[in-house]
Amino acid sequence: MTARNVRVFYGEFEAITGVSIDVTREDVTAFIGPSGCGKSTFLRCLNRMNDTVAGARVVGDIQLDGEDIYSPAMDVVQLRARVGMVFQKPNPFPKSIYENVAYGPRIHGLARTKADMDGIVEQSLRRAGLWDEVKDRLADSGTALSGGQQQRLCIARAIAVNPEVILMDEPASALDPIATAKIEELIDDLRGRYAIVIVTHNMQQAARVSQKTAFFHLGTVVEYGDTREIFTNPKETRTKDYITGRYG
Ligand SMILES: Nc1ncnc2c1ncn2[C@@H]1O[C@H](COP(=O)(O)OP(=O)(O)OP(=O)(O)O)[C@@H](O)[C@H]1O
Repeated sequence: MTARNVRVFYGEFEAITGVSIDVTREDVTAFIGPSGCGKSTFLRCLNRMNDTVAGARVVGDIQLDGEDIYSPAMDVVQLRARVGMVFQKPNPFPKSIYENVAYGPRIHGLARTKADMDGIVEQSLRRAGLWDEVKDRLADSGTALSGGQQQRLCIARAIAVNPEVILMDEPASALDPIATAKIEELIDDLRGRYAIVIVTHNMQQAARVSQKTAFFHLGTVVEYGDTREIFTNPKETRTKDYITGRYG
């Protein structure tokens, strides 16, 4: 996925002032930066979630496999399956674990038979590292799971519709350290299969899970490159000040 010269306006206010970035399957990309710098706003451009935000306007070019995602020809429902999203607070549907995962494949017509659907549900839960914990209680409500399990269920739900990209907006910030570690391990397991972008306030987390990092500040990307370089040898003073805790 490539983004070029992306700008986002909320009314008159320009929240993103020209961001260009590539995200690939090979690397997990982390977006870091102080509160209000535009990480979530930019993330939401990548699957047109800003379309649902009143007053938001996106300018620039964002392509998925060479297709302009803002083209009138783009089917937004399809796009959001191809570019899935996981939010800060786990948000399973108030339905069974099975239904949470089966819902997307059903509306996208991905399963012809019950056996197909069972296969998709199992594979998605396995990839999300949740299968062993829930296989004997697929009919229980998704909302009855622990927070960490709910977040992995949301990841399984995103996986179930064969996404190319998964966007994660602070996916572990509402979780305890053990559940957080599981999500981080999972992100690493999923790398290579899906392009993953994670917004995080936790710099240790960015350093642990990502290979590429973009440091956002005041609506722009100050520095973007290999995570190791950004954390050990940042080129920009503003990046250095942020990662050494001088502000933010
Ligand atoms: N719906 C909105 N309407 C108007 N302004 C908004 C809206 N959403 C965000 N903004 C503004 O856009 C800027 C970027 O916000 P955004 O939430 O993208 O930052 P962020 O880096 O994700 O912050 P945080 O880390 O606190 O979540 C901020 O100045 C914010 O106040």
